[in-house]
Amino acid sequence: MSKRTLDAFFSTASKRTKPASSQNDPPTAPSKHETYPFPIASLPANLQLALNETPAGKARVMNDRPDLDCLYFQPYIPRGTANELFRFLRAEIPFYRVVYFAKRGGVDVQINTPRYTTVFGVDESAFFAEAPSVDSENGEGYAAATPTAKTAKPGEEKSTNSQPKHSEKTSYKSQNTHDSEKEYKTNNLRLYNKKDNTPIQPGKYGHSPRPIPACLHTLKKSIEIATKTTYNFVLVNYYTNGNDSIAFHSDDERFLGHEPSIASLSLGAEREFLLKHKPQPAPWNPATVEKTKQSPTDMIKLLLGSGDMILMRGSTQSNWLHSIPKRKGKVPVGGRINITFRRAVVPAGTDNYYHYNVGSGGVWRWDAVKGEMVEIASRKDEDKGKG
Ligand SMILES: O=C(O)CCC(=O)C(=O)O
Ligand SMILES: [Fe+2]
Repeated sequence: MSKRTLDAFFSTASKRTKPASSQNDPPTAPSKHETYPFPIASLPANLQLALNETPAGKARVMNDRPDLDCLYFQPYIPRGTANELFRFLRAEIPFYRVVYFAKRGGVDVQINTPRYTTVFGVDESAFFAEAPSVDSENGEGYAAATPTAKTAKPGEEKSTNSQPKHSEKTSYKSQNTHDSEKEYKTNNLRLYNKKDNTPIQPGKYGHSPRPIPACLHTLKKSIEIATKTTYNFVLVNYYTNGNDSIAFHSDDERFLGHEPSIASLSLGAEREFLLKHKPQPAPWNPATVEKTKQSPTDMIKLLLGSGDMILMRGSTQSNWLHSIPKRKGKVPVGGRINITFRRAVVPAGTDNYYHYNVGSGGVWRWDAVKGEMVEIASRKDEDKGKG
């Protein structure tokens, strides 16, 4: 990448005005939910506090190549904090090694995803809210679910009246309306249709959507402020070593809507991130080539270190491909986590993300003693057509 590109533009991403947590907040409880294979710890107080210092550096605008529009935070999270966050998330989050079949030249081919993945969230057509509970005084209407209120048990069949209603007695909090981390709890969250607030029916989704656990929710909030964008999906990749990778692709599916903004955070080992323009017929616009002294086919190579973040936005996804290539060499490459924050607008997005990032195989978890991922359980039969 040229010096000109590197120095081209700077934007002053302002630091947050409202802290994500204060020093006096008690450590929050682990996030639990019927769709999680195990409770997921919340961020330790020191990491929550450190997130108040984000973004750690100014974002650089990368838009001097045709159709490219990215913000590059180098870093978004200070390196030391980012490494601690890497170790925390690797230890606390359930991962999957997804195998799926795809047509290649008309033939079904088995694809082994070359990295661990996991995903949380639901598309815009639905939302998570605390399960409503029956008002004990008159037996009708619904009260806001609180930790002490009587709430429907997870998985309990809905009664005839179990829809949240728009009345004074009805109050339920959408996952996105919590304004303090202390209030953010996944335990009693259930899924509703945005259109009419009715509970999601079994079969709407091929795989039960999972609420974003508190630790990733905190991170999401921080990144939403910095990027002035809201997200409803958090996808996590874990690259064990230089052998794990992601092939050239673009995140331009229709379920993300027009010109999606995707924030991509790197934690742990440094890896190369390659960007190349989608194939386009020559001759290229001579004016553009003259301006940039680069042909649109020239590759951009960024070294993403721990804490760095790229926001890909505007026309980027529809025109550029990106990848993390395998890294060979004598020096072993350590583990790396990548977290992307996205916004899916229709159920097809939810189905796609759970299919390719959770799938149906076993659950993997980091084993600190062995220093490797271990398969902790073949999946409990949690997902056959449940909402
Ligand atoms: O690991 C990365 O930096 C990129 C991940 C990515 O492109 C994706 O998950 O779509
Ligand atoms: Fe991607």
